[in-house]
Amino acid sequence: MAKLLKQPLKLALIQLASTADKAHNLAHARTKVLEAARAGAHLVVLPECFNSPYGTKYFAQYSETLLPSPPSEAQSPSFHALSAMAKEGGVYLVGGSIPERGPPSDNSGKSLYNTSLTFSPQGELLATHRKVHLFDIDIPGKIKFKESEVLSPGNKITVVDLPEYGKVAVAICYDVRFPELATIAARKGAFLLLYPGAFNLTTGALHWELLARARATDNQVYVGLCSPARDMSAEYNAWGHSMVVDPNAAVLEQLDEKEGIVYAELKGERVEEVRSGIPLRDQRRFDVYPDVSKGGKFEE
Ligand SMILES: NC(=O)CC(=O)C(=O)O
Repeated sequence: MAKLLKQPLKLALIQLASTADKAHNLAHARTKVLEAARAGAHLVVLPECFNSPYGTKYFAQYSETLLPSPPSEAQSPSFHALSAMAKEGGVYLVGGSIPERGPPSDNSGKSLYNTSLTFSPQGELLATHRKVHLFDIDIPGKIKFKESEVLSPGNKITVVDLPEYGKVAVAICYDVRFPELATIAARKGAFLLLYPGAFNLTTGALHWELLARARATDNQVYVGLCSPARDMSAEYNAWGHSMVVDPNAAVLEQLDEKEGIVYAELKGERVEEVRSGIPLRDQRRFDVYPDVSKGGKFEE
């Protein structure tokens, strides 16, 4: 059987300290991406909303137009900055996420998205993922957040082929709570699930590590969660704790809440070892439930 991960890959998750100043955030992201590249990373990841504050009232103000692709520098300074950093560092770059302005995906008329762009080491756009599951929660006395007040959801699962390594799935934050998305991506051949994400002090403490380890356990793949650093002067306080989990759900590296970079060496042999020890891949019962990765539907 061909290896899912063809050669070892050094992953870097940048837990960036962002401000309300987009130009500063882009310059700071460049510094950290180049630091990770110098440290030998092949694939570098930035956090959700890495160049803006995270909050529904900020999305419109910070939004950029990505279509038609490629956008002009005036339409999307972030697209050009990310492409340039990937090229300068010679790394694959999952550019966290940015607020995007585009045509509505549904009849809500809402024209903003929470969007992640992935670039090749040559600076070419490889993939675009619009957050599929919008973060709408209300935990009384703790946190209320409703992305759907202003955002439209994306409508696809994103699996990116990195030719020298293999396939990587990219989704955003709240998407991690939906196991179907992860399982479909893994069954389409992803060896790594990446989630730029900004959990908060309530849900981060409850579920951040649990979900990373759950998605790894379900699918026997590596999982990377990349958060912004925590800023207690901001309205939304990110959990931090960016982490990489191995295919057997062991936490390989985890940060605290401060700015930093998590590095991990991912190996194809580890995926194979875990999958042959507990061979879920050969034990699925598609006679009992459908293979959702092949569009199977449940019939009573
Ligand atoms: N910010 C998110 O999209 C998700 C989150 O914080 C959570 O699921 O908890």
